[in-house]
Amino acid sequence: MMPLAPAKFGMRFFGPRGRCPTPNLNPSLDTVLSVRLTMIRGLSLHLFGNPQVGLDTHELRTNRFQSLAFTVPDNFFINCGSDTDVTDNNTGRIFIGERETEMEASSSVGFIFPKHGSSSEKESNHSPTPPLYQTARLFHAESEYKFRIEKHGYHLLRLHFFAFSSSEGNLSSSLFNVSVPGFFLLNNFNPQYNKTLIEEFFLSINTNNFRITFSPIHPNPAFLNAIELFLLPNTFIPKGRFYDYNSMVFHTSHRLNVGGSDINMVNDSLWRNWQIDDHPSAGHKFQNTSPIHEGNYATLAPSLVYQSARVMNSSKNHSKLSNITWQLDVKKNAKYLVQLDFCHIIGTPVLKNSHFNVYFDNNLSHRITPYDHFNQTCVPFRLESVVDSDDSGVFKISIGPAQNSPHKYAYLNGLELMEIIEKTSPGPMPEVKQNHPSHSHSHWYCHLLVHLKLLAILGAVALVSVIAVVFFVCLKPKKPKHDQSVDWLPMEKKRGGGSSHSHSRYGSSHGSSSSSSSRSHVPNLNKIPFDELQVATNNFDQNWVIGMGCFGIVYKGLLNNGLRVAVKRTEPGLLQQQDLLDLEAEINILLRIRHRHLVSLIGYCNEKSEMILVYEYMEKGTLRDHLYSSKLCWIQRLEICIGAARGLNYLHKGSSCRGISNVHSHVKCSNILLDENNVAKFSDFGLSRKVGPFDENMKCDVYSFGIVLVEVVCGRVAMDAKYLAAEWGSICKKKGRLEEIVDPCIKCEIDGESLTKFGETVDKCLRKKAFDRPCMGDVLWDLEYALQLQRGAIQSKPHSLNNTNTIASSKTQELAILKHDQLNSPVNYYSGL
Ligand SMILES: Nc1ncnc2c1ncn2[C@@H]1O[C@H](COP(=O)(O)OP(=O)(O)OP(=O)(O)O)[C@@H](O)[C@H]1O
Repeated sequence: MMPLAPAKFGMRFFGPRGRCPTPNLNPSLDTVLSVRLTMIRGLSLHLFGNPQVGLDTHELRTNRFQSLAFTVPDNFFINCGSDTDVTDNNTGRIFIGERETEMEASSSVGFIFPKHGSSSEKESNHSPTPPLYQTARLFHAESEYKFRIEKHGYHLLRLHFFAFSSSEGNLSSSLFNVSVPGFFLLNNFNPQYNKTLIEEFFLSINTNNFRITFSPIHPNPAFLNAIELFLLPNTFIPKGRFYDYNSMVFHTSHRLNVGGSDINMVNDSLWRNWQIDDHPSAGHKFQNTSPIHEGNYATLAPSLVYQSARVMNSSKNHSKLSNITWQLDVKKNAKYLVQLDFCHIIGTPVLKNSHFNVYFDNNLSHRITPYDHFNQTCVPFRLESVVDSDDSGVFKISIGPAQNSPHKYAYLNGLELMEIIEKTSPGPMPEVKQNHPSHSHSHWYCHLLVHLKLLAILGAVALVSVIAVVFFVCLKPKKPKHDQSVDWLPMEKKRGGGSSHSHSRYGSSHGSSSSSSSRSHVPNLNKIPFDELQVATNNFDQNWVIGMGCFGIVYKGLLNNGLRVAVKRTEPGLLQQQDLLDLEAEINILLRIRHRHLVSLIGYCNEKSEMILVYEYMEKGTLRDHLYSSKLCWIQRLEICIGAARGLNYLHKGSSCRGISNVHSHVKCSNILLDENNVAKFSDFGLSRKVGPFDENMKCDVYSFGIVLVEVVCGRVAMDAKYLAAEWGSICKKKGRLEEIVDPCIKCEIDGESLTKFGETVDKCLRKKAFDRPCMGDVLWDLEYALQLQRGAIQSKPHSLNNTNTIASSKTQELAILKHDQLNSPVNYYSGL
């Protein structure tokens, strides 16, 4: 191992104030390792040997990123199978030996190692092995390391394996599983002889007692040489951007310093290794040592990653420009998180309209417009995406020039690929051997038993499934058919009802019962074949048309999995090839956005030079239609406004979502759609309307939303928004005259205070200067308050307000929402960029 150069890259850890764990001498309790706690807490002193470091702050800083500060209460570095501490000369970290000391478990912060495991030492030979890998803990039966976790949150777990030859045999013949609660981290793991394997996992720990379980499958014991477990800074994984991070673990597969050299753990604040990007198909290395403005990206990758890039070779002849492709070995048919790091260091200014493309497995996936992230050089930004590997075992990532970009270029600085391990349903670990090898079971006999058990379980599952299917078929309402007699069509004839359909091959459940809900399941990127859409819309039948917008004609449709959809079709030939490509990139992002108050894009089809978008079907049409024709009570109107405000607020707030416009720019009553429970969802967001600075556009949305609010309270749709706003303004000057323009249908039920609050909200939204307008979060808050006032008034004056229907309808909605939330929690996913 290389010696550490602490002055250059070391990290300083300041222990918590006044915390010095004292050994507890209660012998009746579990024996745990108290000495190590003192050492773990005092890690800073060993790490940096820096005597002026005091124990009076609770921060971790790096020399490079002075602004970075985060607490690290959980910090375990364990030298397994030995009672001796080992100092890693590279990083200065001390891996604590497994010595037993008595300590009160309830007050301890530490770990317990498996008592029935044994330790093993490498037989001496001539090859130099780092001290950390000269000992291992062996597990002859299922065994656990237990950790007492002080602070819940995102942790990094590294398991070190080095299969050596010991007096107990050669560890490379071990075969075992490793799991943590809810996740199988390693299955049928078989470390190679004399090779260091470091398996790295990013996981959320929300329990005070965290366990890592080792389960030998084979007569040979499972083993482990060292453990690292520590809390990550808050900035590390922006929560909720893609998925619910609590329900998955990320297992590092590749980490490349693209266009640069190897970066070892010494130069990384989280002790990660970054490898060079071997053998990309084209491009050249580019280095720039200018300082990087890292901000929140400081811990995501070291500056060295941003200071080098692989850049597309330039050529005056555009037809000679070629993409750069990296081919990475992956597991077949698995899910991966791709993290691409970009930093504009290439010597040209960041130009507004210049962009380039990113392709996954040769499919255009994202358009990268550096200017949209930062309009200056040397500022990093990151693209995250979830992909499915196919059965080739190779995943291709390419970058290349975009046809309609004025400047042809493409670059990449860093690349990380992590396998996504999803939460398992509770059940036994696969093929786990529970007994000591000396017991009489032979290897094949164990396998036979396991297989018999599996067969029994599968048989039972199959039987239950058959019963469930028979039951479902018998009870299910009449199934819609693919003809004009489909029972939910045409919409004018039949609203409501209909069957629910779930978990289609297009991802999550989008049937009528789920259309009021956000999805907990993240859909795949969905291309739907043209033929299927032809069938779904009865060959684009004119009788199935439900509307027409800028994008084209909108049809009702029924996919062959029973899912009801709205199908938007452009005029064939309207879009150029490049428009289609650009649109596709954006669509791939929109496909991942799921929010309870945004209409989900389910899939698309771009065959035959046209683009067809497929959305979840909104049973009750647009808010605009309802303002004209139906009698929504005041509470329903408020709830619709609140739902729409939530959707818009989510778009605005999702500023972490790079790659799509998070301004709606098309806020109007006809873009607020209602599902069968009158839950409002914004539609028509995201598709390439990025003009002008973000904040200004956002405040335009707020203004337009103010107009929607006026329409809602007046019960009419503005032909001319300016005129309506002026009318509102003049009414509001005459205080107390607001009732004059309230929809006569709701006049008798509306509470004065609720109306006043609503009026104030409208006033704020319609302020002339964008700067003076509130953000959508504030608008939402005000509307919720108006709703509370109305509900409060109904409760206190039940007879003076005509509210019978109001309460009933509102309760029904609340119940529906509650039911949905229980089924689909957590509700908000932002799976864009
Ligand atoms: N997901 C959907 N479910 C049910 N009906 C829909 C859906 N999407 C659109 N519609 C219907 O199709 C009509 C046209 O929708 P579209 O979004 O294409 O245009 P628009 O928003 O009304 O107009 P513009 O494109 O000018 O903004 C809507 O007014 C609505 O009646």
